[in-house]
Amino acid sequence: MMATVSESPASPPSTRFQRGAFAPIVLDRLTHSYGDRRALDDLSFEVKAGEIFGLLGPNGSGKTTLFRILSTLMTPTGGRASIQGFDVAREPNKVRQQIGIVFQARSLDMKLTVAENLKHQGNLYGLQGALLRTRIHDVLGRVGLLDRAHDFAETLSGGMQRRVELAKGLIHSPSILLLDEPSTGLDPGARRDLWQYLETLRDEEEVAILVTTHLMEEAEHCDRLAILNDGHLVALGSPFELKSQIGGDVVLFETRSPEAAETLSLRLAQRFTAEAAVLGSSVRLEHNQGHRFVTSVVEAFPGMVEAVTVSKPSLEDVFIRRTGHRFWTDVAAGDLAPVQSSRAGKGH
Ligand SMILES: Nc1ncnc2c1ncn2[C@@H]1O[C@H](COP(=O)(O)OP(=O)(O)OP(=O)(O)O)[C@@H](O)[C@H]1O
Repeated sequence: MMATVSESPASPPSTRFQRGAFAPIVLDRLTHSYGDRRALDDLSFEVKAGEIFGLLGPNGSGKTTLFRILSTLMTPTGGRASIQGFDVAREPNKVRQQIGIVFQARSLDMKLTVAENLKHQGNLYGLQGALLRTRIHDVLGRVGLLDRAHDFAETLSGGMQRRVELAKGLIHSPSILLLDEPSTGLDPGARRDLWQYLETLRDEEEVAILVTTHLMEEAEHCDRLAILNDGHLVALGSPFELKSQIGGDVVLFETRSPEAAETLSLRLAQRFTAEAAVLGSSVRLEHNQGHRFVTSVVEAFPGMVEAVTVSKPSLEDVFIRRTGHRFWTDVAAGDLAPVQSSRAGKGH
């Protein structure tokens, strides 16, 4: 069962593509197919100025496809997307002036200095002379690397190189920054620093920042999220809003085997009217008093439960609720029992 997205649709398509007081990024029924394979299916949402917006999805959910369309590297096969009111397919040059892009793959020339890398990038955007020197100084200051300006890129740590990539994306003062999996290859400290820079950019310059990620902890930093699964938008909202829609506790019973999990799920339905999902050898359900419910279950079915986890809802729980399967799984959704949105353990 595919749940509908939680936010109401944005303003009507006919008015949205005019420039001016419109959201920096607008998707309007955006669709993309590679031959018969539909990678993006009818996506509509907006990214606002001064927000960090996350595109969260597992492998193959369509993040890169969407990133490439917004970066003007690819034309969508259906629907539209606009950046500051410019259509990404029809006005790619104008779109490129508006966006800074940080790709997942390294783009620095390791045999050039940090400043030289930025100078080349600035030249691509028509920046030269004193203005370019000022911009290089500003962006390096912003990412905390002014003292490394004349070092060769190859002598920087991985985290520092990533910051130079970010500085490259910012050199032409874009109002929109697109980052593809920005934390790839960063240790936790460098990851924290990167997010601090992004938050400063958002707060001080009102830059709209779109980040693709498959990391739940990264998604937690975003102001709002679009959760993608198999090219579909399955949830839209702030991490807090999305998790609040679950409410209560999430209970996970570990059993010995997938068969034992099926049996436990059936018994929970019979004895407690609890609607649970079987996820491999685990049984997952939502309950407003998780700890008390766990005690009742363990007493009712001795020996069936190997381990229990009771937790507050996470973004993974949001994903499971909306798709019927885990975020990381090799098992197709149809192979798993559906996750119902109704609360488990009614009347207990
Ligand atoms: N060039 C291509 N030709 C055919 N199919 C493609 C192509 N690129 C992507 N796809 C398919 O489109 C779907 C979405 O892929 P996409 O790369 O956008 O996902 P993703 O969310 O970025 O995944 P990942 O996290 O693994 O990078 C997948 O089913 C993928 O196999």
